[in-house]
Formats: sequence, C-alpha cells, structure tokens
Amino acid sequence: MERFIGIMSGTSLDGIDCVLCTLNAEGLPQVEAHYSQPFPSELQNQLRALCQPGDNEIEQLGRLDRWLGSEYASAVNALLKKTRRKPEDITAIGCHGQTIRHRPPSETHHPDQAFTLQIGDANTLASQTGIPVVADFRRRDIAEGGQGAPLAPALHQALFAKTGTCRAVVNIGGMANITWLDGNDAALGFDTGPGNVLMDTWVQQAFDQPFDDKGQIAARGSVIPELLTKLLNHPYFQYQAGPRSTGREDFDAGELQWALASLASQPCAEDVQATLLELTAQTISDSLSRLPKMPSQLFVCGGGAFNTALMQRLETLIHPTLVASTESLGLHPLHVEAVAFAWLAWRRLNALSGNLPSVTGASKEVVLGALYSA
Ligand SMILES: Nc1ncnc2c1ncn2[C@@H]1O[C@H](COP(=O)(O)OP(=O)(O)OP(=O)(O)O)[C@@H](O)[C@H]1O
Ligand SMILES: CC(=O)N[C@H]1[C@@H]2OC[C@@H](O2)[C@@H](O)[C@@H]1O[C@H](C)C(=O)O
Repeated sequence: MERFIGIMSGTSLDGIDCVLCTLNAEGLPQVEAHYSQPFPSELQNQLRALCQPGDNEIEQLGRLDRWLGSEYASAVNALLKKTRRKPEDITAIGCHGQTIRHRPPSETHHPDQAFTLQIGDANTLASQTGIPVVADFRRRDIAEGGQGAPLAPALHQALFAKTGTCRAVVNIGGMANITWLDGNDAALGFDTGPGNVLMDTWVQQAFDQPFDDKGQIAARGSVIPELLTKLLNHPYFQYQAGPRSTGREDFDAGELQWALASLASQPCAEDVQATLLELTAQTISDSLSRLPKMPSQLFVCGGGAFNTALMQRLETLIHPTLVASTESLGLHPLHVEAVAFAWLAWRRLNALSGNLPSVTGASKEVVLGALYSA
C-alpha cells in the first residue's frame, strides 16, 4: 500500500482540492483526508483573465505558473499538517494544474494544431513540499490525436463499473462531463458543455454571490425560452456523442453577454439563472439520450451535486433513470477529480496507461504525465 496526494483545480476557478489517499497493489484508492483551499482573489482574477486571449500573455503565464505552484505547495503542506504525515510518507503528488487554454481537435481545429495548457509549476511544488510530482497529464493524449480530456472516465470505469448494469457518471464542475459504462467492458465519455460556469458567472454579476447555493435563486425564476434557444444553438451542442471536450474558450462571460444582448427586453435576474440551470440540465439529459443505451443509474459528482434544484430538474428529465451522488458508491462528490489525479500518478509510476481512446479519441492507450523528482 502506498500514499498519494491528488490535486485538482478546475474550470470553476474556485480553488484547490487536495486528497490524500492510499492505493493498494491493484491501484484501488481509499481517501484518508481531504483539504480544500480557496484561491486568493487576486490570483483568481488573474487566472480568469489568462483563460481568454489578451496582452502580455507569456509574462503573465510565467508569473502565474510559479504563483500557482506555490499555492499548490501550501495546500499540500496544510494537508500534511492536518494529517500529521511527513513528505516521506507520500510516494508522489498527482497535480492536474490549472487549464488556461484548451484547443482540442474539432471540426474547426486540425489534430496537428490542437493543444491544451495546464499551469502550476511542478518544479516549485516538488521543491516546496519535498515530494515527487507527476504533472502534465493531458498533452500526451493530444499528441496521439486525442482530446486530452476528459480523463476521469478511466477512473470512473475502474471504480464504478458494474457487470450487467448500464451506468453513467456525470461530473458537474465548471464544465460538465459524462462517462457511460455499458455493463460489460465498454466506456464512452465526453464533455456535455457548461456545468456551473455560466450559473456562477451570472450570480456573481447579478447577486454578488460566488455561486447559487442549492440552486435557490434559479428555483425562484422561470426559464426564458428565447434565451435558452439562443444558448442551445451554440455549435458545441450540434454534434453527436463521441470524443469532444470544451472549456472557457466556448462558455464564459462573453457567451452569456452575447446571448443576453439578443433579448428584446431586460430580463429578470432570477429568470436568467433558471434558464442557465435549464441549459446545464438539458444538455446533460440530451447527451445521455444520444448514447447507445440509456443508463439505468446516473451518479453525480462535482460541486453541481449540491445544487438541489439542478438535481431535481435532471431527475425529472431523465426519469426513470435513477439519480444519486457518487457518495452512494463510496466516494464523496468533491473528492472524485482529485482522486483521479492521485490514481493517474500511481498509474504513471507503474508505467500503466491513463487514457481511454474510446473517450478521448486518441489513436492508442498511453502512459500519461511527466515526473518531477523531489
Ligand atoms: N452548495 C452548492 N450549491 C450549488 N452549487 C454548488 C454548491 N457547492 C458547489 N457548487 C458549485 O460547484 C462549483 C465547483 O465545482 P467543482 O469544484 O466540482 O468544479 P471544478 O473542479 O472547478 O470544475 P471542473 O470539473 O470543470 O474542472 C462551484 O463553483 C458552484 O457552482
Ligand atoms: C481541459 C480541462 O481541463 N478539462 C476539464 C474540464 O472540467 C470538466 C471537464 O472540462 C473535463 O473535460 C476536464 O476535467 C476532468 C478532470 C477530466 O479530465 O475528466
């Protein structure tokens, strides 16, 4: 048995999620502790700016790469303190990094020009924690013609597949991605579109709150049909189920502003929120219906699992498929992605592949990640 730390900081840009877990000889993870650290607001603002094309990007990237590396290290050191573990107790850290640009292969982007970029300097992280780091998990998959995302479906398959039962897992973070497990050995997965990102953008702007707790604001509003239609017309939603991934390049404040500008009159803020929730629910439900077979069970992870109004709407849309949180399978919804990167680091050190070509579209299975020694 070995101990690994997994670090995820995702597209919602809310902060850093770390887990400390043990992995047995088969790589089965068991979470021992979790620690989450919000970003300082200045770092959050600068990261959000770097997610969109702008001036002086190399200078900004270099600075934020180092700053983020130090923030990750401070989160790991806090987790070690909380658990009274020493650096030597940990085999390695698996660190996803912060995605600042994601240009996967698509109808408009040839695979040779595709790239994805995660920052958060792994050298700084290794130096300030004294623990080896595995990072840069996505780019080898891109080099093999894949999307470089989503990667968590491989973990979902390893932990959640059940012979004879068709299941799906949906992660509702900033973006949302699903994994489909047919009950034999097949798995599919892709990003469905925005998860919380547009809802977060709107409540921050209109209600000065970081997110819509339990979806209470959305629950007070009514869907605005013209706005929903406008948003659903985004080209990302016009494709079939299959390898595809997205990010803030497609869905961010600009997209929302553009859709709102097309409305004939000033909308009620609660109605906008209700519409954005409906967009997330409908695009997840549509994605499920495009799969070869509708799953009988859907397990939800990511922060969206705590949006009660969203969960209720999803349940209605996909009835009779049963909806539950991944907690019912033994993994807390906010731990799943960080566990995925601890598990991928374990696979890297054991020279095992990390990608699922049926999900990412890569030409073959490959070992993911680069190792930075302590
Ligand atoms: N109590 C809650 N009620 C409603 N929404 C919530 C609640 N708690 C968290 N969320 C939502 O979950 C988001 C964070 O989710 P999560 O940490 O899974 O995203 P992420 O990992 O940054 O994104 P991604 O999976 O796209 O990389 C918050 O920004 C918020 O919108
Ligand atoms: C490029 C990138 O960072 N993608 C994230 C993002 O957040 C959710 C969704 O979009 C998913 O594709 C991915 O994260 C998870 C961890 C994944 O790779 O499975």
